[in-house]
Amino acid sequence: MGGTFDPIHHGHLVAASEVADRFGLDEVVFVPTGDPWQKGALRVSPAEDRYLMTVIATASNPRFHVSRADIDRRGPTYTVDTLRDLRAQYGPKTQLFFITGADALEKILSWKDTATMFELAHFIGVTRPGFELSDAHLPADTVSLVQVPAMAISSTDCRARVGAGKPVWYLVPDGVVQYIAKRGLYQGVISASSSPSQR
Ligand SMILES: Nc1ncnc2c1ncn2[C@@H]1O[C@H](COP(=O)(O)OP(=O)(O)OP(=O)(O)O)[C@@H](O)[C@H]1O
Ligand SMILES: O=C(O)c1ccc[n+]([C@@H]2O[C@H](COP(=O)([O-])O)[C@@H](O)[C@H]2O)c1
Repeated sequence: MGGTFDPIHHGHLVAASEVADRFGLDEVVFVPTGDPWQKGALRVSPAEDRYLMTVIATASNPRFHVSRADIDRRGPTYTVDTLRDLRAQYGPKTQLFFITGADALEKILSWKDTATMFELAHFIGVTRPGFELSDAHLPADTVSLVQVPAMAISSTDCRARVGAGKPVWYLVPDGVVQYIAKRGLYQGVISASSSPSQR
């Protein structure tokens, strides 16, 4: 499962756990992005912070692992490169799946070299509150659609909550709450949800 994970939250973790169960996966590899080029001008936290939060969030699950592949590769992060790296690491006999939420799946044809990407892994699109899960725009047999428990959580909202001094307990794992505080992440984040009228 790839993601910016700024920060990782329980929506990511529930989706990964559910897909691992449904597909009988041996491992789920969380791959924090290096340079998430489609996030545009959005300010993204340092890769090491996002990597460490992902390690903290997944540490208690023996099937969950974290890869540095994307943060150690220079330049914009393309999933086709992520999958090539994982294929090289795990060998030709390992079947690769790539988990994406409904919002990411909607835009997947804008990603780099999708034809090769779809050859390297089978994609699993998961439901996400507020988005429609569909594979109508995708080539046949490239993606499976899976319903996961609805978690109306986004990293954007978590950052805004921290910026507004609101709690993120139970939206992100406890260790991630503490890491955010220790590193002072998201302190300057201002959004509509931090305006006094919405507190
Ligand atoms: N609550 C959720 N339920 C299901 N899938 C999710 C959820 N949140 C994120 N995802 C999926 O996890 C992957 C990584 O997401 P990402 O790290 O960008 O989190 P995000 O919450 O969408 O972040 P942001 O709000 O900063 O855009 C994407 O495929 C995304 O669709
Ligand atoms: O390959 C691409 O061109 C591409 C474009 C946008 C996003 N992705 C990947 O999609 C995953 C989710 O990305 P994001 O930006 O929603 O956190 C993450 O692994 C990204 O590297 C990949």
